[in-house]
Amino acid sequence: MSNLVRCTRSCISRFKKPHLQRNHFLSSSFFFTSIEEGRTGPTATPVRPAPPPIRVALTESAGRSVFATRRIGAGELLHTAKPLVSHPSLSAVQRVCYFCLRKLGNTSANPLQSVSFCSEECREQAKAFHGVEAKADWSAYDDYCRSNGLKYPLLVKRFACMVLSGDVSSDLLDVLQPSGVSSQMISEVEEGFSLLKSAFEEANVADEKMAFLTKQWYIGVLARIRINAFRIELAGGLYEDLLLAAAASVEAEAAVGNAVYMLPSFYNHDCDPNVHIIWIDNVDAKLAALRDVEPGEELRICYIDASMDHDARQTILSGGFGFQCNCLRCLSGD
Ligand SMILES: C[S@@+](CC[C@H](N)C(=O)[O-])C[C@H]1O[C@@H](n2cnc3c(N)ncnc32)[C@H](O)[C@@H]1O
Repeated sequence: MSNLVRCTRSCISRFKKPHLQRNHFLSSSFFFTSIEEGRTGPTATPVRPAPPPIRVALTESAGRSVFATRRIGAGELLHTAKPLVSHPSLSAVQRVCYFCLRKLGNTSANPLQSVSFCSEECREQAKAFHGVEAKADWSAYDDYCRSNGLKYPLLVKRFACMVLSGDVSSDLLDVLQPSGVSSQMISEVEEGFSLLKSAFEEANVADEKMAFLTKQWYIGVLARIRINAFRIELAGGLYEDLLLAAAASVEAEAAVGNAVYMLPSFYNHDCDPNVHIIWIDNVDAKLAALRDVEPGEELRICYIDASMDHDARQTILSGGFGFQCNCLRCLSGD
């Protein structure tokens, strides 16, 4: 299966290949963090979260999308989002927090351990899925990913461990749009599925706990990750500065991992987007307006390298995401 990842315009220039990167509508704090109002006045009134100025609704021809509920100014932070599932790149496992993907300082990285955490809080939050994962031998599965240049099976592995730990339901990602599933894709995932299942079997995970882990589940999860996963590149620095800066000038470092989010998955693509998604120092995503937006306007991010010409963009969008782009730029032939 091809290894697609959504990316935003701010990180495109660093890709050697035109990878695709991506990163909804449920206004629950489980899925995203609201913007918090600051304390006002000397009596320090309690911090109250302001609802994000967005809603998810159906478009005429591109499924669901995100819309502005009020006027939004250029540079305004719309909301932040915590991942549903994330995983560091295999090449970054030793240098980032195994939970939040924050870069580890010399004091946090422990060469004697296969994975490290940046804080006790992250260690605690990872405890359940990591407890399941640590019981199994992942060398064959990791080799399969490494030798085939695959990163999405790592997200499936973590998701399966989260389900087995009781942290989440096996249908957590079902609301997300899946990619089409070809017969070629089915044969390509065969090996990954059997390696994942054997790792759990050899760790003596009970059959009844693994009942959800069917090939159909594996393919369905991969098909959703394929369309909705984002490559995480940390920008570093102060996010207030970054939010004020134009997206194209944000200098990000190399990818530290991949993640799937709920609300960000509902943003449609535009080759001339009005919103961008950035990561400052960990996997928590920030979505900010690139220009002034009117109430009711659709909010879109860019999944690909928008500097490519029209034909190259169509090839990637149709091959990778299975759609013909209906954005104004593409419709004008630019
Ligand atoms: C990550 S999802 C975005 C949310 C999706 N519309 C939904 O209902 O869940 C990406 C999918 O949305 C649709 N889409 C996104 N941007 C589009 C565009 N510019 N033109 C046409 N379809 C688009 C395509 O079906 C694409 O595979």
